[in-house]
Amino acid sequence: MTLSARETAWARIHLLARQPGAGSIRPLFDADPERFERFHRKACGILLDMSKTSIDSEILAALLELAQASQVTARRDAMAAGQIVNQTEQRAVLHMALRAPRSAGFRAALPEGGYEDASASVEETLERMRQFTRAIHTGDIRGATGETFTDVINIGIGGSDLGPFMASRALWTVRSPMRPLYLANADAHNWEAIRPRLNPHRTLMLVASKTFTTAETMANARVVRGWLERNLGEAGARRHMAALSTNHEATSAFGIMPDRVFGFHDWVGGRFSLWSAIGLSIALGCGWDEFSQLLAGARSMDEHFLTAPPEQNLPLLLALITAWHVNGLGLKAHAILPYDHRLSRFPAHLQQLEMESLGKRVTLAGEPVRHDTGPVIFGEPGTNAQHSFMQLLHQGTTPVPADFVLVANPNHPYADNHRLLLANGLAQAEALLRGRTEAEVTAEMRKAGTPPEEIARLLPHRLFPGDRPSTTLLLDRLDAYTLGQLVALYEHKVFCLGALWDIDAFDQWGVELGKQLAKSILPELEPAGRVGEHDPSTAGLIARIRDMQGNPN
Ligand SMILES: O=P(O)(O)OC[C@H]1O[C@H](O)[C@H](O)[C@@H](O)[C@@H]1O
Repeated sequence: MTLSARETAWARIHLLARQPGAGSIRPLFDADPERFERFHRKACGILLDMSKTSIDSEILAALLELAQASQVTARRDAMAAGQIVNQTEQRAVLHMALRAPRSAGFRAALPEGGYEDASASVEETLERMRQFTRAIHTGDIRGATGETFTDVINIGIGGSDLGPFMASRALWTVRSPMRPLYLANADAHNWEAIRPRLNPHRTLMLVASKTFTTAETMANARVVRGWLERNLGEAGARRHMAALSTNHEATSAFGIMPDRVFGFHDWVGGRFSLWSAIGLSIALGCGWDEFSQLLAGARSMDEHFLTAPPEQNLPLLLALITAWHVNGLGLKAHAILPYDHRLSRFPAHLQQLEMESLGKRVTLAGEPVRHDTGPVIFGEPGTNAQHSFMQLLHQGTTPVPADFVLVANPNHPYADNHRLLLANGLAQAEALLRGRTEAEVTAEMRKAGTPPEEIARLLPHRLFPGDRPSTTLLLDRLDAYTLGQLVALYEHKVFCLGALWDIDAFDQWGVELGKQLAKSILPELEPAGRVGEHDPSTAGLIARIRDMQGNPN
C-alpha cells in the first residue's frame, strides 16, 4: 500500500514521538547551548520562544513537512482568495478582510457562484461605525432626555461577547471616552449585577448577535429594552438602541431603527467577529483610534501570515507546536497564561476560538479523524494562576503545555510590581523545564536543618519532574496594535491546525443539540408544564426542580 504524502508525514511524527527520550527538553539544552537562539523567532514585534518544548531540528523539519503535505499554504491562500473554505456551511472565511484597506480587494465567493466585494462593504460599515462613534462621543447623538451617553452595554454571547469584552478589558483606561459593559449570561443575576451601575438616560444598548436569534441574547435584549422603556417610553428607548447583526429583518422587528443597524456578512464567523461591527463597543468604549489600531495590528499579522516562509511563520509554528504536543506526545490540554492583567479575558476568548474551531471528530470529507484534534484550553492571568492550578502543571501526572504571554513594558508606573510579575512568569516556565531533583531537595532541606527522617518522608512530595513544555510569547508592550497582532496570531494558529487536521475549523454544529433540547425542556419548567420524555436522570432532575419550585409534576 502506498502512503499519501500526508500519511507519510504523520507516520514520521509518530515515529519521532516514539523515539527514546522524545518529549525530553533538558537534554536538548545540554546538547546545544545555542538552543534559545535557534528556537526563537521574532516577527511583528512578537518574540516566540519555542526552545522550552521538546522540538528539535529533526522534529521541526518533520512538522514543516507535515504542514506542506497538508497544504497549509494552499489552503491559506484559498481562504485569502475568498473561496468557500467553510465547507459544511458553504461560506467563505474572510475575517482578514475586516482589517484590510479597501485596496486589498478581498472578495467572497458566493455558494450560488460569483463573488461579492468584501472589502467594499467592510469599508462602508467601518465608516458608518466611525461616524456613529464620533457622534456619540461629541454629543451630536444624545439620549432621549438630551443627555450624553456615558455607558454602552453590549448584549451578546459567545463571539458576540468574548472578543469585544476581551479587547475592551485590555484597552480601556480611566481616560477612555465611555464605559463598556458586557451582558452575556441568560442568568438575569448578570443583569441584576450590572443594572445598579447604569443610568438609563445615559446608557446606549447594543444588541450584538450575528443571527439575532440567539435565545440568551434575545432574552437579555428584551429585559434591557423593557428597562429603557419603563424609564424613557417606547420612542425614547429606541433612541438608546443599536444592533450589530447580519439579520436586518429581525433587528427591525425588534424595534431597532435601520440607521442604527451595523451589519456584517456570513463570511465572518462569530469567534472571528470582534473586528467587524461586533467590535462597536470597543470603539465606543475605548475610542475610535484604539479600534483602528487594533485592526491595523491584526492586519500586520495577516501580512506576516500570508507572506512569511513556513519556518519563520509564527501562526504556523504555534500550530505545529500544538500538533506535536497533541498528536506526538498525546497531551490533550493547553494552558494560556497571560502575565498582564489587561489580558484577563484573553484565555476565555481563546477557549471559544480554539475549542469551538478545533473540537471536531470528522474530517472535511466527513470521515472520522485519524488523529486527536483540539486540546482543552484553559487559563487565567499570571500571577493568579500560580495560586490556583499551577500545582497540577508542576506535579500532576501529565504535562500540560502552556503559553506564557509576557509584556516587557507596562503601561503603569509601578516598576517594582512589574518586575515581580515578570520574575514570576519567567520562573514558572523555568520551573516547568528545570524541575527539582532529589539531590536539590535534600540539600535544601539539610541546609534548613530538617532531620533525615523528615527529609525521607517529604522527599517524594517535594520533587518536581521538570521537562515540562512551555512556549513564551514576549511583547515589547501591550497596546491596541500589539493586541491586534496577538489575537490574529492565535486566529491563524487555529486555521493552520484546522488544515493539519483536515477539519472544518469554521463551523460549530456541536452547539446545536443542547440548544434544541433546551427548547423542548423550556415549557416543561413552566408552572403548568409536564415532564416530557427524557433519560431518567434528566426527567428526575426536572421533577425535583418542579418540586422545589412548588409546582406539580
Ligand atoms: O452572534 P450570535 O448569532 O448571537 O451567536 C453567538 C454565539 O452563539 C452560537 O451558539 C455559537 O456557538 C457561537 O459561535 C456564536 O458566537
